[in-house]
Amino acid sequence: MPKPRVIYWFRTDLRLHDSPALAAALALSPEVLYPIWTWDPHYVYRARVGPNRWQYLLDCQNDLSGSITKLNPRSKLLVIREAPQTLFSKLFRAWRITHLVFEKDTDAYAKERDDEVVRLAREAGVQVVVKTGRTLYDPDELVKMNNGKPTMSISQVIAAGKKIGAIPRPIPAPDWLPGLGDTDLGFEQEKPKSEPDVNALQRDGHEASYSALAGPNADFAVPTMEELGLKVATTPHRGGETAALRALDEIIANEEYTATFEKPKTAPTAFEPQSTTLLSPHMHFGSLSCRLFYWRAQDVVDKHKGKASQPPTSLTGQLLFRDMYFGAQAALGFRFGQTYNNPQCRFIPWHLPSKIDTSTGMITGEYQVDSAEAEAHLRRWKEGCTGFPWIDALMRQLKREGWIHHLGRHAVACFLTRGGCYVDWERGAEVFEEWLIDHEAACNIGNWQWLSCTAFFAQFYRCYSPVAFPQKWDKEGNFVRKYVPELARFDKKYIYEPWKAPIADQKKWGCQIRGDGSIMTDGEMEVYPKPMFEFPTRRDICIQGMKNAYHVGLYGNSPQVLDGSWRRLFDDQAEGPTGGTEGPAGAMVEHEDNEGHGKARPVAEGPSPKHTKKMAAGSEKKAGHKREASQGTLDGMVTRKKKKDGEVFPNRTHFG
Ligand SMILES: Cc1cc2nc3c(=O)[nH]c(=O)nc-3n(C[C@H](O)[C@H](O)[C@H](O)COP(=O)(O)OP(=O)(O)OC[C@H]3O[C@@H](n4cnc5c(N)ncnc54)[C@H](O)[C@@H]3O)c2cc1C
Repeated sequence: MPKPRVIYWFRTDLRLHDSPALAAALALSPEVLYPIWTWDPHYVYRARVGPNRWQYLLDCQNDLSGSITKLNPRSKLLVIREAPQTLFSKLFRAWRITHLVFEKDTDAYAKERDDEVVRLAREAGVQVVVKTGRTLYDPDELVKMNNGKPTMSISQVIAAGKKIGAIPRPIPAPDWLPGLGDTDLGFEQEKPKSEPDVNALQRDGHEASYSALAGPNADFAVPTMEELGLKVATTPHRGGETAALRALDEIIANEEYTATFEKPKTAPTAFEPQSTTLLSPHMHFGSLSCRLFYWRAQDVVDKHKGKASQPPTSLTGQLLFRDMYFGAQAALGFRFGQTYNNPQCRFIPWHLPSKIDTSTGMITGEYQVDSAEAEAHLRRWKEGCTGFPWIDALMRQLKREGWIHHLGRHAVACFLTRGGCYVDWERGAEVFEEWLIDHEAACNIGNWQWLSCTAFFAQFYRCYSPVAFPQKWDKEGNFVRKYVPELARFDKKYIYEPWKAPIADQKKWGCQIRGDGSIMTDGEMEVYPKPMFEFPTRRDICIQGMKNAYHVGLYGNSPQVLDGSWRRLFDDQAEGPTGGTEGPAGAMVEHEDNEGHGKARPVAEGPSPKHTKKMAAGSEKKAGHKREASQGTLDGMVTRKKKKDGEVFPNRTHFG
């Protein structure tokens, strides 16, 4: 009986330690093992990825390749530059492959891709082995044990997890790997279409990702940033399994920190070192196993003499949150990443809503500019020039370094959505997708929904003040001084509200507070913008808008959202792009508790006559004005666009 010839397909698991899939590949006792990475054009052109995350990926790949070679000098990571969907059939034939092994990926795009690859393998008579290893629990199992429903709370995860059984202990890295077989390819490369290319802005050089199947030197090497035409990475955080294991060792060595970690007590203003583990990018790329992290932390807790912290605030609790979002995504697929047609996501008439391709029910990646002011707010938020130093410091840290503390993410997400700008959470999630080095579709989307109070969390009246909140952690304003250096010399009294500083002091401290962020210097003097709005006023407007939206009680899959008739249910006095009452009539819904404590009544239960009357009266009063304002709005929100070649371009995915 000839021995198996195996392709091990690295994707979400750039490590050798605790890899159930790699262990399964080795259990086949293969004659040859090809460790490969397919350079998938989906991530090159369709998912938003900034230079920092690219750099992190290349770090992980280089480290992994080196580790493979250490175990077998006749092996390394083979990077092959073609879409997996077109590559595999040719590869199976060229290398006479009998088995394909990979770690399970439940991301929406990955599921579709893997279904296609499995189909190709079957056609070629290749056996496929898939193992879970990316999360503590298999997300599909979690959903199954949660009665087939998305996991929307940590208690659901804990209850479903109990039914699945104990989280497996990590397994050691192999001490040997089989060598490569013949690596001749002997087939043509199918070059992918680069358009639409959402990452054009990330490059300042010539992009040569698909110059040749095995790269420019025909050696399957990991590409360089230059070769990919990418701008230089600015993050100080570097990737790779070696660095991940070292970082975990350092954390675990601090028994007190590990055993008593309580997330809400960690300072979002801490830097060098940060107050949490900063292991998230390693978790994203799979350069660190989540089970290794979980069990090493749990073992410390178990033997800790004093009072140890517990989930959900403990370190292991953080990992359960991660699983929660994976469980939600696994159940909902692409719908999880958007409001439209998402049964779990509340509909709020945010500014700058996504355009929808109604033929697929998916967001297109473009959005409707319903308000020039909101568009300016989004731009200033993204560029870190809102005039609120705390928000700007965080956004500049995010852009430059690709990572910010969880509560910092809370602050900027709340500010952009329900606690300041009333801009669609999908806009914020896109910026995070582009800039985070730990961007994980499930976690990013889920947390944006949490912070915008559209799912997972509903206490919309609890907003983060850009002044009082950071003061609690950092009275001196050291975090702001680092990331907004033009304010470095300001007295701590004004560090979070520099617009209140007397002009003479502003001059003395070398920075004038004026303008909208478009001017950065004036002669010798630096210029920092005035706040783009009065925060308390905006907060009150937002809370009123949220109250109204909760009262109306629509979800992403409500008929009125799907057909655009939701506009008739909203009053222009509340915040939001009501955009008029045009559109077909739809049923109205009532809400049990307009303070956000209770649950909205499902659309299917129908309207309360009293409420319907009240809402209808409100709509009628404003109808003339809305109708005028609405022309084009309806088209903007719901556009009909033909699917190109049957291809669907989801605009948010997980990278690698
Ligand atoms: C708006 C917003 C967007 C976010 N986007 C992402 C994202 O794209 N990718 C991502 O990994 N996390 C995301 N998070 C969650 C969280 O902020 C980060 O996981 C965390 O800050 C990473 O830092 P750390 O490794 O030091 O975390 P630690 O506090 O040390 O936690 C340990 C690990 O637990 C996991 N974890 C912790 N908190 C969460 C959480 N709330 N949700 C999911 N997993 C968690 C991470 O894997 C993390 O590495 C987001 C949070 C918000 C509010």
